[in-house]
Amino acid sequence: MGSGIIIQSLSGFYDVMAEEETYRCKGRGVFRNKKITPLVGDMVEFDPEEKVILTVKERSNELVRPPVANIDQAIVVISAVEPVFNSRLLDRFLVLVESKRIDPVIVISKQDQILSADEISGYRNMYEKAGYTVILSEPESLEAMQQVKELFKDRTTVIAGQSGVGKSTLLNAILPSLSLETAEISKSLGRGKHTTRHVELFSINGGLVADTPGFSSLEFDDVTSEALGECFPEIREYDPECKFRGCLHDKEPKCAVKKAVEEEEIGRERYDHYIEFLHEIQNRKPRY
Ligand SMILES: Nc1nc2c(ncn2[C@@H]2O[C@H](COP(=O)(O)OP(=O)(O)OP(=O)(O)O)[C@@H](O)[C@H]2O)c(=O)[nH]1
Ligand SMILES: [Zn+2]
Repeated sequence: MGSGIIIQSLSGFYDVMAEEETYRCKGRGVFRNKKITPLVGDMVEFDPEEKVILTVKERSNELVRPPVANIDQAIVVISAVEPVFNSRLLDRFLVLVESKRIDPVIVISKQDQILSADEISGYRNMYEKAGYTVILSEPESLEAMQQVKELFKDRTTVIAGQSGVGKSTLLNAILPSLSLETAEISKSLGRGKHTTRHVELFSINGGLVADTPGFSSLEFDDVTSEALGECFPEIREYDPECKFRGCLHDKEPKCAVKKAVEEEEIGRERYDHYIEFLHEIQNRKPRY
């Protein structure tokens, strides 16, 4: 028996990457009855002779779009210019990533186009203070590429971020063999982007990276108001000092989080977004 990880799923077959080679396997017959659907990213045990997956190990998490499991890390790309830097959108991505218990890293792209370096460095400080790694990138910056490449080691990573921020450009720069279609290429071929593609994991610097961006839906459907604070590392840090257990850091008195905002230990913008998201979740229509 061998063990490996599913790196691609193709019409009923699964490519299982094991130590020395990759095997194209089928799922075991009983999977259908047991409603087990192996996903890309699944750790499996398989029979290398019969080329059959025998068991799927428990997942640490799973994404729906693209369908991929056991993600350790998300590189959230946000551009400094075009689309204009948007901290609310960045915070939205960070919450969604954290809610899946995935570690986020922030990459601010298009540094070559910025007019005011001060604004971006202010944001960089705010996010670093919150506990995040922030990398400033542009296609020519070998240092940034090297930093991003280091992140892939021993982990499974997805790239996330809105359209046009440079996700494909970044991955292509690091892994030229990937040759993902960037906006320029799709324009020259006269077709739009976002053709539906399956997801595949590629080996890079001792880790794996998904070739399809994660977090295409930006809704907080699976995040509860109680869990939201957990998705902000700096709120997570101060929460135990709040007077009331289950403090939502909104209207409650003796709230350590609000105090930390007053004392500028927590970024005001981050807190404002937390409150906006909290109200959005609280006002969410119940789904039946
Ligand atoms: N000046 C500059 N342009 C960049 C940078 N990164 C990407 N671009 C350009 O921005 C455009 C969008 O880049 P893509 O890599 O296709 O963006 P994407 O995030 O993959 O977009 P989607 O596939 O739509 O999600 C392209 O024209 C890139 O050449 C950068 O750091 N600096
Ligand atoms: Zn509080």
